Amino acid sequence: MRITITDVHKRYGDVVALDGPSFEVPSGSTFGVLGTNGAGKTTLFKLLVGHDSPDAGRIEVGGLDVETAGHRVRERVGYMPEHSGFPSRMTGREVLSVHARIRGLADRRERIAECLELVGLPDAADRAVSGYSNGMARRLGLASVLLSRPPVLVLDEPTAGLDPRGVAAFHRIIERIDRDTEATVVISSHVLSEIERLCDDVAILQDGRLRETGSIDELRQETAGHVTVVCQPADDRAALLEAVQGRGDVTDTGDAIEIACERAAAFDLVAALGERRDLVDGFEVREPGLEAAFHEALADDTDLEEVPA
Ligand SMILES: Nc1ncnc2c1ncn2[C@@H]1O[C@H](COP(=O)(O)OP(=O)(O)OP(=O)(O)O)[C@@H](O)[C@H]1O
Repeated sequence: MRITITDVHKRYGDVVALDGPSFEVPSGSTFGVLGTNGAGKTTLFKLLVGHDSPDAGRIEVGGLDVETAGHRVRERVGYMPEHSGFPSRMTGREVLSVHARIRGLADRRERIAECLELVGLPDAADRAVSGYSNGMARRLGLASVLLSRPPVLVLDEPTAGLDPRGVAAFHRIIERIDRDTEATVVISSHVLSEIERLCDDVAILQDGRLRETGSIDELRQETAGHVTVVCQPADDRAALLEAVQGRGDVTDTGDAIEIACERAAAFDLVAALGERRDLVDGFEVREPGLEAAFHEALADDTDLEEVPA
């Protein structure tokens, strides 16, 4: 089910949360909305599921306008907010049972068992939610969203705050949904590697504006001619900085010195560094990925300190 976002504006008092982004989420895709803190991701999702109204612009889900057909849109969209709580004394199964009843599902028991299985919680299903880890609670949240098999899933920073095992488990579930269903899945994150792993397409937001959109492959292609040479300086950092000056876009990250340059120039640079082993302890050549596209998209006016690693 395709989602179309057209010139959407939203302010909260003086704060401009969304400043006219327009893009399309292809039907059946896993789509990443990427942006630094405060970029407008959650605001966009709230408008998308009709929890709030835009000041201007239009959002359509499967051809239905969220403003005029909000009820029908909400039937189609499963929304997992960034923070969701459950009554802590209930068991996971009871929580899902309440959700299933609210949605008027007929084959409740069976569907609840399927969803518990899908999110890897069948063994914990009859334990009180108060004893769930953060990761388990998130997976229960996802199960509750999946119950009615919505054709669109909107997941707001689903892995924020999870430990690496929790993140990996969540990723496997999303990959399974992607493989086994036709659902359109929209995920927000500020973790580049997560979006790169899970998504086909992406929109990059900054300060409420769309900075870039397209398939991840297209974005990678845009930066394909470039690589980054990452050097670990030896004792004399200043001398290394001077030696690489003019050979590309030089950034001192505090840890390493990075030189972004054209692929051909990187060969010369690496050869030159080979001659100056007194200046470098080691180096690697990093191929462009979504990270390069992300930095390029935000390059104009972002405080790089704020760009997540
Ligand atoms: N209810 C609100 N009242 C006032 N300002 C708000 C409200 N909701 C969002 N904002 C502001 O709008 C901007 C966008 O916020 P939003 O939560 O959409 O960003 P985000 O990309 O989801 O950020 P994060 O990654 O930190 O969750 C921020 O400056 C935020 O402070």
